[in-house]
Amino acid sequence: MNDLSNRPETPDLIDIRDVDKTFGNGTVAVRDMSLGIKQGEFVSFLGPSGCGKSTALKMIAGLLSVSGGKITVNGHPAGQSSDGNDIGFVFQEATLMPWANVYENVYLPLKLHGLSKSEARERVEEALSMVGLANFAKSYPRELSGGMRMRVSIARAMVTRPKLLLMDEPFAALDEMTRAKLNDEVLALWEKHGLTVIFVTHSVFESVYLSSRVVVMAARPGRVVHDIPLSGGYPRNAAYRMTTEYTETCQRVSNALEGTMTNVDLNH
Ligand SMILES: Nc1ncnc2c1ncn2[C@@H]1O[C@H](COP(=O)(O)OP(=O)(O)OP(=O)(O)O)[C@@H](O)[C@H]1O
Repeated sequence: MNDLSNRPETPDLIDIRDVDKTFGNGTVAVRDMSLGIKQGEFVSFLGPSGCGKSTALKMIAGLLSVSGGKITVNGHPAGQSSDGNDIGFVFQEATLMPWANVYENVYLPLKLHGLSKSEARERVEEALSMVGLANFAKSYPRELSGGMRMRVSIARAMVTRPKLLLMDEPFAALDEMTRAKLNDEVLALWEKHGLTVIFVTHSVFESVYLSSRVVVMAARPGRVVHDIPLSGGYPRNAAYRMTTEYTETCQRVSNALEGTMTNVDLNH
């Protein structure tokens, strides 16, 4: 697994400090969120619908502004990285261009950075190999299964060789077996490339299987209520799902999540 043993000494890669987000219609999506995330962590944001998970992720990516507080990524204000390639983002939907083949979809971020097709070829091929789609470069999205489309989406996020991968419920629409397989593939990418991953999910099982740390959020207003380190069990594989450690951890995280349902402030 990524080396987290030096966590206390190293500075945070992501520093979320006293962050609030209120939308124009008055909805308080996130209140007073403070969190430090170190290089190499695999952090899940887990919580009920509407607790601000996606909003928090988009603020880290700089896709949404904060209303108060501050987020820095690698020392730069969110969205103002010195190198725009530092972050890869994977959405719940694969959001591929239907008229373009797999190769062209994965090439897009590099094209937007001004790389010609020949300059980009090595990286596109590398990203396609990472997700096992080297032989599908010429296929169109309509010819692929949901799991394969999501792999293309992951390849497109990885093609810029980011250090930080942000994933917003990427596997929620997939069947259980495909989801489990993609969970393993994301863990393998994380370990092989020393990534830092923030993964938004509703699923206790998914968060416990993947993460070195689960941040449990509650709604109304959206906020962090538990921060649970889970560094055991790596490298995790199907056998880990059968261990007592895994089932006990799922129970513990599930209890924390359940607590968020009874702890709702109806004034927000
Ligand atoms: N653009 C927006 N304008 C107004 N309100 C918004 C906007 N985006 C999100 N919200 C509200 O902010 C709150 C948090 O939304 P967010 O999507 O971050 O939650 P979430 O935890 O990711 O939910 P889910 O798990 O259902 O995706 C919700 O009440 C949502 O309705």
